[in-house]
Amino acid sequence: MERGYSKFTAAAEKTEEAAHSGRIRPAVAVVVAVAAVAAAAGMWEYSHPWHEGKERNGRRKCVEVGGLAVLHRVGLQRFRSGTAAGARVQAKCPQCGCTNEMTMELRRSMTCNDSSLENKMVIEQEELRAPTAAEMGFDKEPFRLGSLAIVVLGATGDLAKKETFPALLDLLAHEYLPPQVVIFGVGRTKQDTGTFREWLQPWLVKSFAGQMKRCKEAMPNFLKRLTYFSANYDSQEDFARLALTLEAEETQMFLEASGKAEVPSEANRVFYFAIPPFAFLAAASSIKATCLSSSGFNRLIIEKPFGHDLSSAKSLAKDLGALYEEKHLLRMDHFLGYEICQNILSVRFGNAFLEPLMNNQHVAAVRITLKEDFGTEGRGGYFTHYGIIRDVIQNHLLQMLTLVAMEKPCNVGGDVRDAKVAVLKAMMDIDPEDPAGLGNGKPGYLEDDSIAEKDREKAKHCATFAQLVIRIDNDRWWGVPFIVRAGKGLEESKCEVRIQFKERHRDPRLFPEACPPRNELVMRVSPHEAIYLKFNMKTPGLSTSVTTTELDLSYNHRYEEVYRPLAYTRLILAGVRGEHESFVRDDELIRAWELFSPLLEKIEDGKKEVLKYPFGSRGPAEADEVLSKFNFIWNKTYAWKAPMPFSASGMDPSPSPAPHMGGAAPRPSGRRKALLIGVNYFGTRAELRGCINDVHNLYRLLTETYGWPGHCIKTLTDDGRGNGGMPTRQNIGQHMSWLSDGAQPGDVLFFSFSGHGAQKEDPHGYEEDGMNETILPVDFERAPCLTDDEISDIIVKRLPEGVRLTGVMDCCHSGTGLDLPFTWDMRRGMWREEVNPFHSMGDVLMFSGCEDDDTSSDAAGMYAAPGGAMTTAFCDVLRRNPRPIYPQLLQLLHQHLNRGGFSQRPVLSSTQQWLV
Ligand SMILES: NC(=O)C1=CN([C@@H]2O[C@H](COP(=O)(O)OP(=O)(O)OC[C@H]3O[C@@H](n4cnc5c(N)ncnc54)[C@H](OP(=O)(O)O)[C@@H]3O)[C@@H](O)[C@H]2O)C=CC1
Ligand SMILES: O=C1O[C@H](COP(=O)(O)O)[C@@H](O)[C@H](O)[C@H]1O
Repeated sequence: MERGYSKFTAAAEKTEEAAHSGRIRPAVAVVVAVAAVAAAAGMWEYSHPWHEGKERNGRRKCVEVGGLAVLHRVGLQRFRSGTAAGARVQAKCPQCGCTNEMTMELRRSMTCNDSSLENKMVIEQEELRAPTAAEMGFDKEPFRLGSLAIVVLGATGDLAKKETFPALLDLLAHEYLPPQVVIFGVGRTKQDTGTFREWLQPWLVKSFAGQMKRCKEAMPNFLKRLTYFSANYDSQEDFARLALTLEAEETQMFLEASGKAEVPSEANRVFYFAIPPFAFLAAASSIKATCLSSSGFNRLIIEKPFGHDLSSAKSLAKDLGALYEEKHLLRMDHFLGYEICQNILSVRFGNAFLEPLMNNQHVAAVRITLKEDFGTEGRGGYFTHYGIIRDVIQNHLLQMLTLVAMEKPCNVGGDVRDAKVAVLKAMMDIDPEDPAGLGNGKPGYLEDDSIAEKDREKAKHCATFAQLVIRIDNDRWWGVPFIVRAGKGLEESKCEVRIQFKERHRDPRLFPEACPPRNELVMRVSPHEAIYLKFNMKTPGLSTSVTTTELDLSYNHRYEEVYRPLAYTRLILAGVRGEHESFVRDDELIRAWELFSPLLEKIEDGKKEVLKYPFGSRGPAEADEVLSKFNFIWNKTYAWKAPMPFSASGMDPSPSPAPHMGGAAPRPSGRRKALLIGVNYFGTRAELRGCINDVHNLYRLLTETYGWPGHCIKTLTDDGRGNGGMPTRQNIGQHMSWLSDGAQPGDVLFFSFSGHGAQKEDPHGYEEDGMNETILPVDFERAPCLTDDEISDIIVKRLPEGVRLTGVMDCCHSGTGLDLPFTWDMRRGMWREEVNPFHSMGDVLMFSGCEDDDTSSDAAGMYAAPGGAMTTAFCDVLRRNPRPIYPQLLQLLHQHLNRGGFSQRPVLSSTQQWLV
């Protein structure tokens, strides 16, 4: 049987008509993300694919003009670019000189004033517009006038490479840091600056920060001012040497940047502590003794954990307090830097309708959640001594709670932190007897190799999940439970604040069936930043019954074009500017420890049972069961779905220059995610038989042949049995986002779609054959199909350098189904670049079932169970030979399909020209 759809827009009747006229083509679309295979590397292991440092611009049609990405297309009248809707775009004709300026809309097209010259146009495309330092009003602040040094201690560590240095690059790229800034990485490791720069470079650009291009351009400037300095944190001699080097670099950079001959009158220094907490005091003492600037300001940004319990926190505060005044210390809680957390006070106090509802008259319960779908993963050693309460509840979630519950700052003296401390003081000690849940993921945490043998017993009392209740003893909140819940190894990742309002009394005339469900105001921190209100209304249409929906402010929809800095970028800038309100004050911290101490002691004495929960579940079932005791009603009939970003629902990005990449391969992170989609279109005229089997087949391949844990694989199948739900357009889009969300260098991803593939006209003319490739969701008769541009937007383009995604597309017209720029030419043994290539940073490879103008087959009868010819071949070949190199794999697929009598020719495409 064939799997295919020549025009997804065809209604069912047209489908039949088309089938009779022979226009329907078979298709099975399977996109599989498999780790790259270099000659000797394992199929799922990481290895760097490209020629080091070699740019592969090939025949790209892009040039750089005035620092802006300029797309020069010849032979086309219409243009679309990846610029977000709402952004300003300039189109300039190089021949007649006319310039058209317009605001990007979903469908953008421009023509030259002189129609005879319409084939020679240039689009200048801007990245997200970020305000300048002057527009933000901080261009004349002290840190921009004198010299500025930012010294990162623990420069070789995980936090520094993943967050601190990328944030500093982002700040420099936006010119928020002044041109005279110097950046020092300090660590005990002995190495020179060149080696350090080379190691750090692959970590620096975070493509999902939305400012990839700008950051890449700023990279040479960043690296130029980055120095590595080797020092022991407790050695005053080392820090005295550091002081001398700092002074020399600061002066030199200041003179160079200002073009003046005088040395700066003020030297400002920020020391960022990305070191383990036991090294804090030694480092702080060494800095104090030798390294402080005698002019300008000195600031220390310190990362959590701030102590281990009340007494250690007090003694750390006392010891640090003996060295530095509070105004020098900035305790960072990175959740305070999240856009939504920054917005809580504006939403609460800026909306006249909301503030009067924020009290025990109207609010039934508040729940604050941080769920993570990964485990302790190599941090088991640390976790045994900290546990989930110390790791995220006592700090991150409590900080969010204080913002939700505090009074307006002006009512308590003006400083936000005074208001936070006031509400913290009104919180009652957490009752260790409360029937809250504590849990320990299994298998998972207890099997973590990084737990020392001696700690194995202790680990049994260490919670990786906790749900507890905080009560506030003041007029506003008395009686309202604040349920705080966090866990690792759960069924999903998300962070949110959910304010549940009390229901109104039921009016039987208006609502004869039942009282409408409770309203909820949800502030979704991640993923898919949003603020939405669960809202009851009449079901649209003839029905008069009540349905629950939402008023949804999803940031990706509404503010896609707005530069929203990542949490670390925002907080480091705040720290450099000395904005203390975004940091945690010592009295907040001490009160936070006081609140949790009784509960922590009880857990550690083994007096509180730590329940087991399966990895990938919602946590211990008991935690859900007790919710109703806390007056929280879980409305299971309704779930909010994040809308797809515009860029994934109508925009079409421009071809882009090949990125310049190189450097060492990232260390494998051990993180894997797979998304397998199979649609049989049951009960429709387009019904197929083998797509769900394809999902099972690939699932077994991943878990059995390559040892992937089942919990990192999501399946969407239209028999309703997949763990991710039905493969509707909306759900497919959301799961694609899940796949690429938060991908970090060293991650390995796998994505598959098995169902109908089709083509539709490319309105922008980028495709060589004039057609976009599409895949059909199960609801294809109501919802649009997903185009290759959309899939590329959601998955491919969001991946940073060093993330491996391998795909197999086993469907009609699937050859360029992910729009990757390079295709392997088997005959010539070389890569061929697309005419209008769409380059991106991630390492994406895709095996397609056939060429764009060809079909793929549903191999019913050929194998024991129906399945896609391509998927079946793919799994068979890899089971026999799990470590082929890619072109070899392609060859084997050809042979396998040939032997099976299939004429389809599989295609290998890629974002990079892999070494073969
Ligand atoms: N990683 C993260 O995402 C987050 C981390 N944090 C906190 O930030 C701090 C740093 O975290 P992270 O980067 O993960 O930690 P790492 O374990 O990666 O350590 C950071 C650096 O500190 C140095 N170091 C390690 N052990 C010692 C030691 N025994 N004595 C002195 N120096 C040592 C090492 O550099 P060298 O050997 O070169 O000196 C290392 O590269 C910690 O306090 C952590 O709790 C907070 C939030 C998130
Ligand atoms: O501080 C920590 O936070 C992270 C969660 O923060 P996110 O910004 O990555 O969502 C948590 O995973 C980690 O265990 C904890 O130490």
